[in-house]
Amino acid sequence: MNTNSKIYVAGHRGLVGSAIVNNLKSKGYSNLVYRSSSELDLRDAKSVAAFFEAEKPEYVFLAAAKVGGIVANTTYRADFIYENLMIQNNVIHQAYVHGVKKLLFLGSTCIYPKNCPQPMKEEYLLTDVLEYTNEPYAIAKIAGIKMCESYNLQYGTNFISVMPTNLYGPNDNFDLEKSHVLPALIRKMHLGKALEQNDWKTVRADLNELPIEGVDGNASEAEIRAVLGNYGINSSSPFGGGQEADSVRVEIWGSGKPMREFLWSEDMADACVFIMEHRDFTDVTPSAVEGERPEVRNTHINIGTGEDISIKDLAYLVKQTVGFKGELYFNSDKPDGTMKKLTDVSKLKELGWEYQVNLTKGLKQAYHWYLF
Ligand SMILES: NC(=O)C1=CN([C@@H]2O[C@H](COP(=O)(O)OP(=O)(O)OC[C@H]3O[C@@H](n4cnc5c(N)ncnc54)[C@H](OP(=O)(O)O)[C@@H]3O)[C@@H](O)[C@H]2O)C=CC1
Ligand SMILES: C[C@H]1O[C@H](OP(=O)(O)OP(=O)(O)OC[C@H]2O[C@@H](n3cnc4c(=O)[nH]c(N)nc43)[C@H](O)[C@@H]2O)[C@@H](O)[C@@H](O)C1=O
Repeated sequence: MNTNSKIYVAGHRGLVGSAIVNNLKSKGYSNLVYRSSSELDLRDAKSVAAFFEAEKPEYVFLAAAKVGGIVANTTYRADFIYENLMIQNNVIHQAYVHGVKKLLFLGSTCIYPKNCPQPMKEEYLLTDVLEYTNEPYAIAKIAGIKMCESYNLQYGTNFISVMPTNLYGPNDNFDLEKSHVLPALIRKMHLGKALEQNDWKTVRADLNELPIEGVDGNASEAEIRAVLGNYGINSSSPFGGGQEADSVRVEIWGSGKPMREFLWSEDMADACVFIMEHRDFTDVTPSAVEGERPEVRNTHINIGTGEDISIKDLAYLVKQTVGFKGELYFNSDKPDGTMKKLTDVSKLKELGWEYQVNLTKGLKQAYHWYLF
């Protein structure tokens, strides 16, 4: 890529896409093209073909996808498999048709088996069954990896797949049902702290920014307490409206025992641009040992920190960062999902890339972004 190359960032308003745009701009890339989903629905094959014909991008970052946390994945299973397959099929195929020089496809570490040996190396793909909560999404992502690999093998394209761990940062999704754990916990404890302090101005501002179940900041205190209670932010006012809550409890889904690895989205974006600049996928050569599973070579690269933390410890770290003083309780009726999915990042390190922002710092930055 040179600084004048025409680069299409699909999903530029999202958590990762927005960070990729900022990273590219900071490195002097100035010929960027993007469309929001309302301008270009990537599920629509004809529109995607017309877009590639008109714009003829040379490089593509495919960061557009249907994305969500554990409950969204398991509830909207059909949407997750359908939308992701459609988006990636259309973009990857048109990138081939229009001679895109390089494409970067974003998968996820949920492509690895539920009980994968740890840390998870790239070659563990397709060695066992998947975690049920996000199986449709994971299968769509595996199809994307195999599509890139197959186009590279058959048509000589240079399509790269990367498998990021759990991400967080600016422009994250803070919806209390559909989001991932880290933004969900930030928002729950932020609201819990405001209720604790009887700070209704903060509670109302938060709900005006992102209403919950149609309830915004204009609702009554009783209505707001009831809706927040449905989302695991439980408070009661002993003397009716206007009084400080006697105690506030915030619900953490599952047992707290699952381990997760978190990467700051701007580090993720930096890794994506670094890989685009330094790595080619034109040497995909599966081994041909008769009767054996072909060695998975160069189909994808893990992106992560190589360090994880339990959800329980994460919850207490968020509590400390936000300054919430109330109680946390663990609700085992909610799913745990995969118990551990730590990436092996040796390949990425060999390429010469390492993350910069650790979780403690990243959490402070994420909360700061959320506040302002
Ligand atoms: N967040 C995470 O923890 C992880 C994310 N990933 C992967 O990283 C990538 C980016 O995820 P993330 O940034 O978190 O997701 P976001 O939900 O923040 O952003 C997704 C973007 O995709 C766009 N999009 C969705 N559907 C369509 C559509 N039909 N047509 C056009 N655009 C569409 C949206 O555009 P618009 O805003 O215009 O509607 C949105 O900006 C995804 O592939 C995801 O699977 C992988 C591992 C972890
Ligand atoms: C990126 C990744 O993201 C998803 O997988 P996940 O890691 O399981 O997702 P998650 O962030 O939602 O949960 C992580 C853990 O945290 C626990 N947890 C506690 N309390 C809350 C909570 O309030 N919200 C959420 N969402 N989770 C909570 C939750 O029960 C689970 O044990 C898939 O999309 C998958 O396909 C994928 O790729």
